[in-house]
Amino acid sequence: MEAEAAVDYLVDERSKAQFDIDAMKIIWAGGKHEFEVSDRMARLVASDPVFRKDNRAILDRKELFKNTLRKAAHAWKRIIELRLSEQEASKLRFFVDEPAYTDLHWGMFIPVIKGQGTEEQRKKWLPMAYRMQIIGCYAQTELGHGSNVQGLETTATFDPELDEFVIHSPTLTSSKWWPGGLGRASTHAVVFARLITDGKDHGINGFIVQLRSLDDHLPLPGIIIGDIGMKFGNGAYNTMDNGFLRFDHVRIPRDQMLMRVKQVTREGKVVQSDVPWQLLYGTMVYVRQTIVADASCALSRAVCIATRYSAVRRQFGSQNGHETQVIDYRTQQSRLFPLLASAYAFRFVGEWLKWLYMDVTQRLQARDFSTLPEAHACTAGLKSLTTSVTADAIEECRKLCGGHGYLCSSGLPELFAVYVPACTYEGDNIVLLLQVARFLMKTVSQLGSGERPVGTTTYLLRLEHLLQCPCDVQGAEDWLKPDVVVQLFEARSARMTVACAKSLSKFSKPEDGFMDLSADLVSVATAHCQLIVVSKFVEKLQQDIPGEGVKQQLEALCSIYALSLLKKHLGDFLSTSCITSKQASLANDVLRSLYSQVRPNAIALVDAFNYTDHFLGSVLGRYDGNVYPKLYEEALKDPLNESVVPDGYHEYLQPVLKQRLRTARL
Ligand SMILES: CCCCCCCC/C=C\CCCCCC(=O)SCCNC(=O)CCNC(=O)[C@H](O)C(C)(C)COP(=O)(O)OP(=O)(O)OC[C@H]1O[C@@H](n2cnc3c(N)ncnc32)[C@H](O)[C@@H]1OP(=O)(O)O
Ligand SMILES: Cc1cc2nc3c(=O)[nH]c(=O)nc-3n(C[C@H](O)[C@H](O)[C@H](O)COP(=O)(O)OP(=O)(O)OC[C@H]3O[C@@H](n4cnc5c(N)ncnc54)[C@H](O)[C@@H]3O)c2cc1C
Repeated sequence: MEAEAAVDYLVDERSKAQFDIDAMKIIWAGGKHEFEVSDRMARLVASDPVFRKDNRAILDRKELFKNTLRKAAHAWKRIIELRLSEQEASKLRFFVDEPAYTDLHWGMFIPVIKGQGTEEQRKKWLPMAYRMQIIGCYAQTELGHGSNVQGLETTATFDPELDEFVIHSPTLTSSKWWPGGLGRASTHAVVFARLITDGKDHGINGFIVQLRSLDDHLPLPGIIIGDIGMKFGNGAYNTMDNGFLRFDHVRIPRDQMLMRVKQVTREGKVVQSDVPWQLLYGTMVYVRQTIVADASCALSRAVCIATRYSAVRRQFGSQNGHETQVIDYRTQQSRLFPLLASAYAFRFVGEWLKWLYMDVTQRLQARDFSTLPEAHACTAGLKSLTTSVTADAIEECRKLCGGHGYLCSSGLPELFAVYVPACTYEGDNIVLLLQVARFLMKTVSQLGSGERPVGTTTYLLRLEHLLQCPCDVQGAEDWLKPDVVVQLFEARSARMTVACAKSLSKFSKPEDGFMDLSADLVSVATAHCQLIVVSKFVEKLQQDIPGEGVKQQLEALCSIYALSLLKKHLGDFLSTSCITSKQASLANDVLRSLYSQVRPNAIALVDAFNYTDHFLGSVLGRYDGNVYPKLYEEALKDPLNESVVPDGYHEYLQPVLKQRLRTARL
């Protein structure tokens, strides 16, 4: 193929933008400093050949894993050489874009010691972990139990004679199963086990256990350990060594029990400290919050690919002598633009959730535990909502790219395969929504007793009003008023919550009601979480938004987000009498005009994510839109094209062909 001059096939699209894209980049990044760090780290990774990732789908598991180890070691080398800050290092790992044991080491092992260790334990273990002299993972889930944490079977029995715990796997189902980084890389784990002293079971607690020798990496005596095997997709999450682990009476010193929530004294007495026992689940709250932030990254990435390709791809019709760009089809817009709007919505709700998490952490340090239930409900619910939407959206983006979306070189199959377990890990999404519903039912039941709802449930204070207020939409333009939309989402959530609470009250045993009504409870929780996302988007727009045209674009996206949810869940809004069918029809008209407003800005709105071609890893999403020659080039790189005649021709193809020839002659 001839060498081509650098051409930007999307230059016309970019010239249509009606807003200051640099200002939007800063809004997306969360600030000037965040933008600068992110931009610098993305370029650093993209320019380093060790971080190449275009061959992942064709490497076998062993090569793939070794390559991941190589990249993680190289990333660590660069972090040390360049003296990167914690923020820079974490961005660098993010742009390396390959699931690895380091995610669990930095993302769970260190946080669990920080959150559940005593000061002494933090002083002992964290410096080694920060220097990566030990590598740790989070070993909670077992073969038999994941969601039901209280059902875990691994035991940690205190031996007062030797001042040690004996960690043991009494059954096959008690084998630890799934922890990332456990299979091959980790030297240590925080293991969740049943605390047993003097024959009494005191429930679940975390214990730091060394798994492998620091000299030769061999498993220590009594430890049986390995990788659980290939997972969904080629490449994809198979760079991660999710592992299994069994203990045969492994002894650890007493001071390796994480003792912030519960302590065991030298005599074997269990002392419960004054912090709520739920802090044992605190690391999950932290990680769920990071998963929400991560959802906007995965979603924006898929949307960026689908939007750029939709502007390049032409099929049918005629537009100034060319066929129509598929992005101009109304059906394409109605599938794509709500996802673009969701990417921005999740970005802002992720920012807010980070703030909420920091706030609850500070309060906990000051021994104020009052906001913990809300923090749990928000992190659980938003983790569930954002990951479910993102996983479905990646698949929708693949379909939006037609046949080429199914090629690995589109980047979408791998993105989907890597992303989709987010609906399961860190809490199955349905199980988490049921936690939100439980919190809402409790909040409503306490309204009569004078308990004031806090934070995201404050709207329930206006319950009487919300149960009967009509929707204030007379004409189409009313749908663009943020207060009208927020009140509508509040009314829907309040009405669904109260209806479910009424149905629950008819059961003599609440547990029976929860079982029977669980599908409705999930819908209630979803409505509440969608309200949170809509309100946080609206609140973001009430802040100072610098940059010409930036606020207008975000306002359009906010309306698209809310109105497309309204359209999708129309049954909820109509059945609770929150709106009339006439109002629903007006909302649909407004959506169409919002799509027209966003259309000329679509490419600039995805450029604002500031993704490098390396990070996107997609021929269809290339910045320059030069899709077809690059698709051709990628096809030629496939190992099947290394020889003109395929391996196996002489053994398996030729004999068949020859036989057909003989048959034909007969
Ligand atoms: C650079 C940035 C990158 C970011 C990248 C992010 C992506 C990371 C990539 C890969 C990492 C993958 C990591 C995956 C790791 C894992 O999966 S670790 C394992 C996670 N496991 C789970 O999440 C298990 C889910 N199950 C649970 O959380 C709980 O068991 C349960 C909440 C479902 C039920 O627990 P149970 O003890 O039976 O509780 P209940 O009786 O339902 O509730 C008792 C009360 O406790 C409250 N509560 C429950 N959880 C929490 C919590 N986390 N915090 C605070 N409070 C909690 C609950 O509301 C009840 O309160 P009331 O009694 O007042 O009603
Ligand atoms: C890629 C990946 C990485 C992981 N990494 C780690 C790790 O590092 N460390 C770790 O400890 N674990 C890890 N896990 C495990 C993960 O946290 C669990 O798989 C997850 O919490 C779900 O639990 P489960 O597998 O027991 O699902 P189950 O609870 O068995 O779910 C099966 C089905 O039952 C339904 N269900 C379960 N309970 C209820 C209920 N009460 N009401 C209604 N429906 C219900 C669920 O909705 C689901 O449809 C990882 C998992 C994956 C996939």
